[in-house]
Parts: sequence; C-alpha cells; structure tokens
Amino acid sequence: MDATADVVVVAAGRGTRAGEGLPKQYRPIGGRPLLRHTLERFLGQPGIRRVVTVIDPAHAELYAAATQGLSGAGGARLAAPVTGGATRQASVRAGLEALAEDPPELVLIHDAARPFVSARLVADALETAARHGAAVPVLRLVDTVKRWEADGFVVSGPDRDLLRSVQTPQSFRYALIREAHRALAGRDDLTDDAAVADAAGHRVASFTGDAANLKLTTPEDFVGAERVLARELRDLADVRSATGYDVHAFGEGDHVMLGGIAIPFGRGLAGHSDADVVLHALTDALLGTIGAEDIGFHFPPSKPEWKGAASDQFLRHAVDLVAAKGGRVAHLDATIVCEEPKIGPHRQAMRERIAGIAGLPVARVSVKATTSERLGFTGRREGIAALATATVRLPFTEDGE
Ligand SMILES: Nc1ccn([C@@H]2O[C@H](COP(=O)(O)OP(=O)(O)OP(=O)(O)O)[C@@H](O)[C@H]2O)c(=O)n1
Ligand SMILES: C[C@](O)(CO)[C@H](O)COP(=O)(O)O
Repeated sequence: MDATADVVVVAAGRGTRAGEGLPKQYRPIGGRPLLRHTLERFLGQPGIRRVVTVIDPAHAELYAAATQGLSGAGGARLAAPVTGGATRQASVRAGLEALAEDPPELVLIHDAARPFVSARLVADALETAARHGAAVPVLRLVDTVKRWEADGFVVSGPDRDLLRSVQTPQSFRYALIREAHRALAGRDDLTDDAAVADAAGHRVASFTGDAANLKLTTPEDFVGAERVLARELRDLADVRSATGYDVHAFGEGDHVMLGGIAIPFGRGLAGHSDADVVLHALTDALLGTIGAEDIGFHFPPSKPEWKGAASDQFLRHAVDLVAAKGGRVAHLDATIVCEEPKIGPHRQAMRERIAGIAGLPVARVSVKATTSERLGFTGRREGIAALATATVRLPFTEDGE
C-alpha cells in the first residue's frame, strides 16, 4: 500500500454525555489524555504520512499539553491543529479542507474518542479505501433490535442480520470525501462520513470492525477503558530480548545477500540457503525470545527444499511464531562485521526490507556495521559475520510459556 494517507482526528466535541470535568478527549486514561492515546496509535502506523487534529480553540491549551513531545514513528507527522465546527460533520469538513493544499490520496477519519484503534483496523481501512474509494469498519449486532415508539412501546424491527453497527476509522479517497463534504455542507445532520459519501451518491464498502475499538461516551466507558489499559499494561510487562549470531564464508558469486537485499560484490557468500547472515542472526534472535530452538532446527540444511532459499521466509516464520504466542516484535537490531562490501550506502534499504518482512515500522529496525580492524577471519576478508538482538513483548503468563 504505497498511496499517501493522512488522518483527520476529530476532537472538537463537548463530550456532554461523559459528564462533568475536563472535556472527555482531554480526560486522562492510564494517566495520559485520551486524545494522546488515539494520536499515538496513528503516529506509530506504517503508511500514515500526516495526522491533523480538529479541536475547539477554547481547548488550545489542553491540546498543547496533551500532545507535548508527540512525534511519529516511521515518518508520520502531527500537523498543526485545525478549528472545528458545531457538529461532527462540520468538524470533519474543516479537517479535510486543512489537507487541501497538499492533498493525500487517501484519508482516514477517526473519532478522538476511540483510543483503542488497532494496527489491523488501520491497515484494512487503507487497503479497502484504495480498492473501493470509501470504506467503513462494521460489526454484527449481538442484541435483537426493535423500533422504539415515542409512547415507550416497541415493535419488531428490521432483520438483525441485515444490520451492522459502524465505527471509525472510516477511509476514503481524499478527493471523493472532500467533494462529498463540500456538496453536503448545508446539512450538518449526518453523524458519520459514510453517510456523507452515501448522500453524495457513492457506494461505501465495509471491512470487519473491532469490538475493542470502543467510543468512550459515558462515565462508565472511562471506567472500562482504565480496565482495558491496565490489562494491556500487564500484557506488555513480559519484555524479552535474545541474541543471534551467524557467519558465512565468501565463495563464488557476484553479489552478497545482506538484510534481504542483494549487494553487488566481487564474491558471493557460501551457504545452503542464500547465506544472508543478517536475516539468519535476526531469525535466531527472535527464536531465542520464545525459546523456540534455532534456525537450523526449523530449516535444516540437510533438507533440499532450503537449498538456495531466500532467507526472508526464515525471518517471517520466526515473527509468525512470536505472533502465535500473542507476542509483538518491539525492536530488531543487527550489527554486520566485515571489511567489505561497504554497508553504509545500503543500510537504509536493509532497514526498510527487514521492517517489511517483519511487519514493523522502520523506526523499530536498526542496522549497524563495523570492521574487525583487519583481525580474525572477517579481518582477513574470509567471510561476513552478523550479530543481532531481538526484543519482543509477550502476554504475561505465570509459567512464561
Ligand atoms: N462538533 C463536534 C462534535 C463531535 N466531534 C468529535 O466527534 C467524535 C465523536 O463524537 P462523540 O463521541 O459523540 O463526542 P461528543 O460530541 O464530544 O460527545 P457528546 O455527544 O456526548 O457531547 C468525538 O471525538 C468528538 O470530539 C467534533 O470534532 N466536533
Ligand atoms: C462516527 C461514529 O463514531 C460511528 O459510530 C459515530 O456516529 C460518532 O458518534 P456520535 O455520537 O454519532 O456523534
């Protein structure tokens, strides 16, 4: 997904249903303002270029405090806030207009009041909008629905299977939703952007929402959110690091594979697979975090299917094993030891490739290089070595399994 994508986070509401106290988007959950949680989720996502927040100017100081020191991983940028309107629809319109000078291809529109938006939702929102132009996350209804009459009686409602509840982020081709909002500026009664697109004559696709992506609306929702964050904190408590090391000797060839990219060179690296020492060391480091043997156990050199194999699949397998335990990779770090080839010109490409294989923002991958001062086998230019450290977060369990 290479399209440029910006995010409009609407935070200009009054939060009347959340009760007394600070406006809800600035109220702390887990010790930090609700809005900050929401913005951090987007700023940490791959594929996001810029995030603009729509605020009530009367909250300017609260906004400044809530966003102090916030910056994006992997290049996402927090833009200056924009003044909202009297309704959500007017606030979204203001956010979209603020992007008009340097328009993105895609835009996600999200409620500040939904702090638990996941990486999966963002990825699905981007992909579905790129394909269909307009998309919303939906959930099946779990309760039977009735039509409620003003006299307090109910009559049987529509078939529940035909209904869905709708969340944010809602995603659109930017030009489509900006024009739709402009065309419907006279209405201001549409409670979401799918309704705006729909009223402007566009079909809106759907993707699976997330029950955890709650909109904090009432005081009880804030109590629930504290519980969710406490559980998340506990789940993040099991942080583990492990190391990996690999060596391959130079052999015949005209390039070496390092960090998943081919570097033209007068020699190749000898090995059963493509001999990518960086990906092998990273794979072993990841396997080490979950005590899952080592790369030779999973991909035995005795097996012909791994002959000449591209090593990206080894690293991906290790990432999948961590994910299967409910874990997330927090950071991958590699050091390459060789006299040549020069690593500097290829370092960024390697970081991006490793990040792509592991499904991480580039900021969570580091590649370093050193010579061994002409000492030892790397110093004698007999081969290349790589050391790696992987850090993962695993759900906390008493027995560590
Ligand atoms: N004029 C408005 C109204 C709402 N919103 C934003 O739209 C999102 C969804 O709205 P809701 O949860 O209903 O928030 P409020 O309108 O603030 O809540 P309430 O209806 O309880 O006052 C919120 O992030 C809210 O800040 C906005 O930017 N501008
Ligand atoms: C956009 C929205 O989050 C979709 O569920 C929702 O409609 C916004 O909340 P509101 O209470 O309708 O303003």
